[in-house]
Amino acid sequence: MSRAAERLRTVIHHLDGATATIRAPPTSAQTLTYSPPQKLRYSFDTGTLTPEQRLFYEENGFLLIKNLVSETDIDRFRKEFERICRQEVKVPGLIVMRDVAIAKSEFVPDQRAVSKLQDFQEDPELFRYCALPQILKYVECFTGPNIMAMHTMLINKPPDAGKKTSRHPMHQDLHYFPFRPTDRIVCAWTAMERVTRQNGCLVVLPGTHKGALQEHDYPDWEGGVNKMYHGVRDYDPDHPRLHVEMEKGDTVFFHPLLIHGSGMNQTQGFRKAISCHYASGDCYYIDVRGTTQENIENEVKELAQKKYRMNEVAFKDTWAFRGRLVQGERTSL
Ligand SMILES: CCCCCCCCCCCCCCCCCCCC(=O)SCCNC(=O)CCNC(=O)[C@H](O)C(C)(C)COP(=O)(O)OP(=O)(O)OC[C@H]1O[C@@H](n2cnc3c(N)ncnc32)[C@H](O)[C@@H]1OP(=O)(O)O
Ligand SMILES: Nc1ncnc2c1ncn2[C@@H]1O[C@H](COP(=O)(O)OP(=O)(O)OP(=O)(O)O)[C@@H](O)[C@H]1O
Ligand SMILES: O=C(O)CCC(=O)C(=O)O
Ligand SMILES: [Fe+2]
Ligand SMILES: [Mg+2]
Repeated sequence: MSRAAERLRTVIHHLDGATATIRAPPTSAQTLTYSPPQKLRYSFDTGTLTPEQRLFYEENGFLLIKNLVSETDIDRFRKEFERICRQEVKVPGLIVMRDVAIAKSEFVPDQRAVSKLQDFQEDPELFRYCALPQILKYVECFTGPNIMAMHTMLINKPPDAGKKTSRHPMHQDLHYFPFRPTDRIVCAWTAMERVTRQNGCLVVLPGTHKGALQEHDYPDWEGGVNKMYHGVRDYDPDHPRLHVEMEKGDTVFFHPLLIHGSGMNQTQGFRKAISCHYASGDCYYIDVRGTTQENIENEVKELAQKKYRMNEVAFKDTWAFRGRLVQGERTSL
């Protein structure tokens, strides 16, 4: 047995709960001898993740890495965000979203009017985030060596205006993606300041990445819901929930089937995070017609038509158009 396999086996024996699913079920012939651990399906051994970290992701569908992005970098992203809010820079393709609670109120050119920036791939300063070597080192464990940055966001969760519209309903990010395979997609989400239950940190349902893609739609929330904030129709309300509290610079990597959302911001500050969804360059596009993803396909196509006059644009092309290579080769996506 190699040293790596030996270490892994030791860890497996020490992890309660993980044992049953990670190890191959013993056959009568194997019970007396060594039963090798089953291949881990959600990550690769690149020398970056410890066996404990690989098993944690395997079981839970996310992995928190403390202090991964420096203060200096985060402060630079914040400055660039503020410049964009003040309309001092114009970024091609960038979508600026306002919270639905203030969508029809008077416009002020500062961060109070911006709940989310989407698609900042043409802003060199913000896009630096997606290519940070310490982030890519982890991303590679999930995607493999060819890495595409498929979707970029800077989230500026506003103080809730009283209608709970600052919440993000429980969802699976895969709902938005017409590419596969699922396990070669990962999100990196970095806290730009301390995030807590109070200001609306991420909330995850650990282990739900092992399930299937669920049907998503707008939740019927009284106070309204933001555009494209679809939620999982019925998830098990008794499933254990975890509020992922983080410090500035901490980064969570999570699987696109992991059910997650974020709570109301009950503070007066704007809670900031920056994120990127990565996929292997070897992923391929799928046709989502006739699947539960058809509703989001139609919304995105409508937006592309309205905003960019892209008539008859295919859903997959809205992705091919925005994706950027950050490591290795663009083989397929
Ligand atoms: C090359 C092709 C480009 C295709 C772009 C596709 C982008 C979206 C893809 C999303 C994929 C995300 C994948 C990541 C995976 C996890 C994602 C989790 C969920 C998300 O975060 S989804 C992303 C959040 N949603 C969006 O950003 C929606 C996209 N944005 C918009 O549609 C517009 O920005 C918006 C919100 C409609 C505002 O449009 P805009 O024209 O700038 O605003 P107006 O002030 O003119 O208002 C128009 C109209 O819309 C109402 N409005 C404004 N803001 C909102 C809001 N937040 N929610 C609901 N409605 C809103 C406003 O009141 C106006 O209404 P009228 O009745 O007066 O017409
Ligand atoms: N009434 C609700 N129906 C459906 N989803 C909800 C509801 N309230 C909260 N959520 C979702 O649950 C997640 C966690 O939200 P939040 O942190 O506000 O939960 P909470 O249990 O109400 O916590 P707190 O008591 O701290 O507000 C978010 O994704 C949010 O959108
Ligand atoms: O609230 C957040 O910061 C994250 C929301 C989210 O899950 C997403 O945009 O996909
Ligand atoms: Fe999400
Ligand atoms: Mg709440």
